[in-house]
Amino acid sequence: MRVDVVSIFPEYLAPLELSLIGRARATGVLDVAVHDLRTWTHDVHRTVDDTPYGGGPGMVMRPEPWGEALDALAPPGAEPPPRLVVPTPVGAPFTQAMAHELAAESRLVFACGRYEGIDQRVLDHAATRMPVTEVSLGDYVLFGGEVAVLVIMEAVTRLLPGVLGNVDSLAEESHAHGLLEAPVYTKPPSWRGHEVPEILRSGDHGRIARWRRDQALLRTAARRPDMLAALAPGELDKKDVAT
Ligand SMILES: COC(=O)c1ccnc(N)c1
Repeated sequence: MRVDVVSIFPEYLAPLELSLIGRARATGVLDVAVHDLRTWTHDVHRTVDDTPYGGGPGMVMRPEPWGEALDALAPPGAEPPPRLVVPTPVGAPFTQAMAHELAAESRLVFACGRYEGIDQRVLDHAATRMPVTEVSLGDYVLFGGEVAVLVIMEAVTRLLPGVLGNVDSLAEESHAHGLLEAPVYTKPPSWRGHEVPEILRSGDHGRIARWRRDQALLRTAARRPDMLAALAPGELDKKDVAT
């Protein structure tokens, strides 16, 4: 997967060099390039923003530098076009399902907005020649899209083939099957008066699987009833109903 990130603070994306993502880059699974938006400015002050039409506080990112950046990174006619991903408070909720969708793309271009946002015409024009996904990490506002790119890149990269040593963990983790994951334990069996649930040390893998499923259902019901309600009808079997 080829990923391009455009930002006025490229140094914010330095963590993309670390750990899993760094290894994915080293092994060729992932090719990441970070670009300074100011590369595509032409005035002496390298201006990327201006006052909002209609008045109001703050500044808006000018369309020209973004237009030239996207022309350079996704030349008109280049096939297949990349998916443009714009982290923004007004985007669709970022979910594990969306992480899987993005992980299936061959090219992603991330546009990191700052100030009051990017001139809407940048996204409207981009949408005439590439898929555009505006994505929100949650109901809060950040200084810019950069840290959201780090979150999205971590969620996506770990889904790429060959990145996670143990692919089984992908199958069992929270949100993988529409539920929150069951609690996990390791040695010692007793710690500060807290014991590991006996069943997990029983060696009875059938009962352990049942216990974990029950815990996942109970935890999801308590913390995320919305997820339980969203389960597809076939997701709950009759053994679950007894829970
Ligand atoms: C500037 O970007 C944001 O403030 C942002 C991006 C993604 N998700 C959010 N909740 C906010």
